Amino acid sequence: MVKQSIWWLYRMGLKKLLSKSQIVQPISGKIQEVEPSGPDTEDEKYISWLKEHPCALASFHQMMKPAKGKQIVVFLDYDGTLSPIVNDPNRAFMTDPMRSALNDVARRFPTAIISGRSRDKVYAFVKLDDVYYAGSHGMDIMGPPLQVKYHHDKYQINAQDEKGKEFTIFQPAQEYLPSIEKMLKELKTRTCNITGAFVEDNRFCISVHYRHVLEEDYEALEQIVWSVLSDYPCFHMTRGKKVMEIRPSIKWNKGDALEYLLDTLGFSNSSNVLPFYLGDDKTDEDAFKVFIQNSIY
Ligand SMILES: O=P(O)(O)OC[C@H]1O[C@H](O[C@H]2O[C@H](CO)[C@@H](O)[C@H](O)[C@H]2O)[C@H](O)[C@@H](O)[C@@H]1O
Repeated sequence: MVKQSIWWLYRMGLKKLLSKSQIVQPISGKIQEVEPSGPDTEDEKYISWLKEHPCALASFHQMMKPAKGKQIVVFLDYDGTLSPIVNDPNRAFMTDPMRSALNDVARRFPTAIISGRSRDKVYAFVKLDDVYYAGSHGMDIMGPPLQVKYHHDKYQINAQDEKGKEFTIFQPAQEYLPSIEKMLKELKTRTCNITGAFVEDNRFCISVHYRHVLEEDYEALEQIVWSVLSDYPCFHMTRGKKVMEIRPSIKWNKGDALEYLLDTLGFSNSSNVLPFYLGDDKTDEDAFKVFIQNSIY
């Protein structure tokens, strides 16, 4: 059952990753996401992609061997991993079977979702209480309750939810909030004439979506983003799927969030722990680097 749930998460995640097209609903006009290509081209692309990225499912049992006798800890990205990539970021819902598989996994292993979105938004999509949530690319973590203060204690508070469940909130980019709010207003105002542009408030970071922006308008949009950024030297831009992500320039990313969670869950430096991380985007590579640095495969 346990293996089945993990297998299912893998299957769903990989299916999304390997899906021939990230486009879910057709949109009219020549927009950023449209890559005109017939089924043959798509099949060829898929086959050559598979050669370089062999399917983990094909070796699932072999992959699970190192897990024997170890504490599995599961880390997941949200968009493109637990939910399909869709045209409207506000409608990236999780399917019920995915929620149920995630629930099974979370009841058996410590499980955390590390997303670029705001923590509240991810919780609103997932709605599971047995999961730890890290939003804003790991800059807003709701982790296990900590008796002893963690070394970054100035960013940490202990809290309780309405059901009395205790947890610890860790927010290492707190002092950037006033600038983020200003930047958000500026970006919304300055991009409102670019059809299809969507500025999303992810609390400690901002996403500027261009999935629906006409190709000829993209450059203007990017220039606005650079121009706003030039007034805020303590911020930088990273890129995801048809999105520019504006983030405070602190040394904290999904990889740091993963280490923080492993640490606060009491699993750091333990050879008896096997963390899993499933993610589909560029920012997930920060978490994969932690695995490489610590020789966890
Ligand atoms: O770290 P993640 O959980 O993967 O978040 C990364 C970005 O995900 C969302 O945008 C992406 O998914 C949207 C819905 O499928 C899609 O419309 C968009 O084009 C994708 O970039 C989210 O809306 C962003 O704020 C996150 O930065």
